[in-house]
Amino acid sequence: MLVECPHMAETIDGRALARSIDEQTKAEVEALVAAGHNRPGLTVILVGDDPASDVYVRHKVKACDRVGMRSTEHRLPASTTQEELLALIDRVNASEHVHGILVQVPLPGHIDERAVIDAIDPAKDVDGFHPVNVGRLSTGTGGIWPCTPHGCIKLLQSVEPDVEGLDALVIGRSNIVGKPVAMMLTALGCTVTIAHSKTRDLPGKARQADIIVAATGIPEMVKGDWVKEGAIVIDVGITRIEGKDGKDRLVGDVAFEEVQHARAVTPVPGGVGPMTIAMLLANTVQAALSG
Ligand SMILES: NC(=O)C1=CN([C@@H]2O[C@H](COP(=O)(O)OP(=O)(O)OC[C@H]3O[C@@H](n4cnc5c(N)ncnc54)[C@H](OP(=O)(O)O)[C@@H]3O)[C@@H](O)[C@H]2O)C=CC1
Ligand SMILES: Nc1nc(=O)c2c([nH]1)NC[C@@H]1CN(c3ccc(C(=O)N[C@@H](CCC(=O)O)C(=O)O)cc3)C=[N+]21
Repeated sequence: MLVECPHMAETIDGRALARSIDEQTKAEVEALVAAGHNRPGLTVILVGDDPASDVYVRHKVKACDRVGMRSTEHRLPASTTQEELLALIDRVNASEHVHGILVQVPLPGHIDERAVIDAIDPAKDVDGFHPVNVGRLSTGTGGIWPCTPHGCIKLLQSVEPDVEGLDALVIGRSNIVGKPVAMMLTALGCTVTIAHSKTRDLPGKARQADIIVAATGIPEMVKGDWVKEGAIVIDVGITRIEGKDGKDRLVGDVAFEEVQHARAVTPVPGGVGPMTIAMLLANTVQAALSG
C-alpha cells in the first residue's frame, strides 16, 4: 500500500552548521599562530553561581579547546563589587593574550550591567554589546556582530541565501537578540516588523511573515496557525521545563510539531544555541586578526 508521506519542514541542523564554522575558525587560528601571532584567547567572566550560566561557560571553554584557542575563566563570587569587576575588565583589556572578553549576563542586581559593558574595549567585545559595536552594526560599518543574532542569520541563509524583499517578523526587542537580528535582516533587504509584549494581533502579523524569528522565552508561544505555509522559522527561545518523565527538557518559543507546514524550522536544542557558541569563537578570531 502506498502511504502518502505528509509534507515535513526541513529541520535546520544548527550543530552541523556550527561544526563547519568551527573548522574554518580552527584553520584561521592555526594560520594566525603560524604567522607569529599570539594564539587567540577568550576570557569569560562569570559573577555569581547561576547554574544555567555555569553550563554555558563550561560549553564555551570546551569550544575554545576544540578550535585551538586559549581560554581563561574568571569566576567571581556574587558579592563582587562593581569596582572590583571594572578593575578586572581594565586588566583583561590591557592583556595581549586576551583578544575576546565575555561577561556572562545576567549580572547580580547590585552591578550596573551598562557600566560593565561600556568598560570593555570595543575591539575585544566579542559579544557585540558595546555601544560602538551596536552603532557599527546599525550603520553598516563593520564592527563585531552579536553572536546569537548572527547565528540566526547564518541558519536562515543556509536555507535561503537571498532574503531580499521578504517580510520578516522578529518577536522580541531585547538588546541582545531582537533588536540586532532585526537590524541584520534590514541590512539584508528584508521588510522587518519588530513585535513585543505590547504588539496587537501578533498571530495575524505572524501569518503575513515569510521569516519568523522568535526570541521571547515564552515556551511554544508560536502556534501552528501563526505560521504561513512555506515560511522559515528561527527559534531562539530556550526554556528549561520539567518533562512528563520528571526530567528537565529544553523547549523553544515555537510549537515545533505544529509548524511542519513551514519550509524550514530550527530545533531546540540543536539550533540557535550551538551557533551562538560558533559565532563567539569566530568573533574572537576576528578580534585577534584586527588586534
Ligand atoms: N540560543 C541562544 O544562544 C540564546 C537564547 N536566548 C533565549 O532567547 C529568549 C529571549 O532572550 P532575550 O532576548 O534575552 O529575552 P528578554 O527577556 O530580554 O526579551 C524578551 C522579549 O520578548 C518580548 N515578549 C515577552 N512576552 C511576549 C509576548 N507575550 N508576546 C510578544 N513578545 C513578548 C518582550 O517584550 P517587552 O520588550 O515588551 O517586554 C521582550 O522584548 C530566552 O528564552 C533566552 O533564554 C537568549 C540568548 C541566547
Ligand atoms: N554575555 C553573554 N553572552 C551570551 O551569549 C549569553 C549570555 N551572556 N548569557 C546567557 C545567554 C544564553 N546563551 C546560550 C549559549 C549557548 C546555548 C547552547 O549551546 N544551547 C544548546 C543546549 C545547551 C544545553 O543542553 O543546555 C542548544 O540549544 O542546543 C544556549 C544559550 C548565551 N548567552
